[in-house]
Amino acid sequence: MFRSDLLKDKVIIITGGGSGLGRSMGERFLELGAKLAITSRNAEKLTNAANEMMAEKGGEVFTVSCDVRDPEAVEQMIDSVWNHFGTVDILVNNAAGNFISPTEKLSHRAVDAVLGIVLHGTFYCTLALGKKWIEAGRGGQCLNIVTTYAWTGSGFVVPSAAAKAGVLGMTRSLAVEWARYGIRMNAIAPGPFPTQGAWERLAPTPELAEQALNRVPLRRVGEHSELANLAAYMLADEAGYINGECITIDGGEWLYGAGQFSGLDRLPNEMWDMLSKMTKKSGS
Ligand SMILES: CCCCCCCCCCC/C=C/C(=O)SCCNC(=O)CCNC(=O)[C@H](O)C(C)(C)COP(=O)(O)OP(=O)(O)OC[C@H]1O[C@@H](n2cnc3c(N)ncnc32)[C@H](O)[C@@H]1OP(=O)(O)O
Ligand SMILES: NC(=O)C1=CN([C@@H]2O[C@H](COP(=O)(O)OP(=O)(O)OC[C@H]3O[C@@H](n4cnc5c(N)ncnc54)[C@H](OP(=O)(O)O)[C@@H]3O)[C@@H](O)[C@H]2O)C=CC1
Repeated sequence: MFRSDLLKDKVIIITGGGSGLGRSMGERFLELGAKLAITSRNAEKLTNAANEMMAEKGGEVFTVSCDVRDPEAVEQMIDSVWNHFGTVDILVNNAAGNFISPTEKLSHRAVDAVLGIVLHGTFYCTLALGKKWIEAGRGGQCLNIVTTYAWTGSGFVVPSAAAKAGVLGMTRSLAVEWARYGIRMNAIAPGPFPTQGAWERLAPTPELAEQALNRVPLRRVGEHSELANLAAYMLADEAGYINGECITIDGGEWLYGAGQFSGLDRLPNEMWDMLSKMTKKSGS
């Protein structure tokens, strides 16, 4: 789909890059020539992932463990990647925390856990690297992984909805403010892409997973390669005029939720024959 040198020698940090969608994006970026730094809380998971990724795809994967909720740890993580590679070109803010719960059942620590990872963590990483880019007089790029309920909101994942909305606001704001430094800021809003992290916490029963699938007009979940290819395109120099944009990749899911008559896609054809007679009659 792309030239094999699309991301050649780009140094890319992926938060939460040792599992799920972060890892899938990282593997694709390696195929396209990038050098990777992956970061998350679990050092052993990162080392295992990096070894497997290098064995399978070649290239270099550097690991740094860091809890993105800790601003000092974030600064150290950014410094250590910068010192290792001599620079950093791209930050993919992918790390997240989320779970379903009636909001009134949440403790303040539960709220803080999600806001801390998603909103503060994304902000700390962006700020730490943005300062270095500006000081070094060079540009850079951030790609923030949000979700479609960043603009619609959603019950039962309210801390995540609030945090992702904040990240989208930050993306659009900094796209304007930091453009003068040559820094591009964009976002991707995925629909359902099966990962252990998301499914364990958001679709813990087969019934809930099926419910989610039934809301997707394309009647399938996303494939990791589809998201990874979109991310690779957005990060390529060839996409250099895209700034402040959020691209949705959800099989039409959020629009299905918005359309008042979307649920009629469940009606069998015989029912349509009957309804059509009724509506024609009442309309004449
Ligand atoms: C209907 C089907 C849907 C299908 C799926 C479609 C996808 C739709 C799009 C969704 C968009 C967004 C998706 C994602 O973000 S997926 C990413 C999911 N991955 C993760 O969350 C990974 C990281 N998560 C974690 O580490 C933890 O879950 C946590 C966020 C809680 C942070 O862990 P930490 O160890 O720091 O925190 P604690 O375990 O100490 O907990 C802190 C407080 O939070 C309370 N808590 C934890 N889990 C729950 C829960 N499930 N319900 C209520 N409260 C919870 C915990 O009790 C602590 O509070 P207290 O100290 O007061 O007890
Ligand atoms: N899967 C899906 O259907 C969708 C996912 N998304 C978004 O895609 C992104 C990836 O999600 P997905 O791959 O499914 O989820 P995962 O749970 O697999 O990935 C989350 C990653 O974040 C890391 N992480 C969590 N907390 C912290 C922290 N405090 N500091 C550093 N790293 C942390 C985890 O590693 P560790 O535990 O080692 O810290 C893990 O690698 C997220 O932004 C999510 O919101 C959006 C819409 C749909």
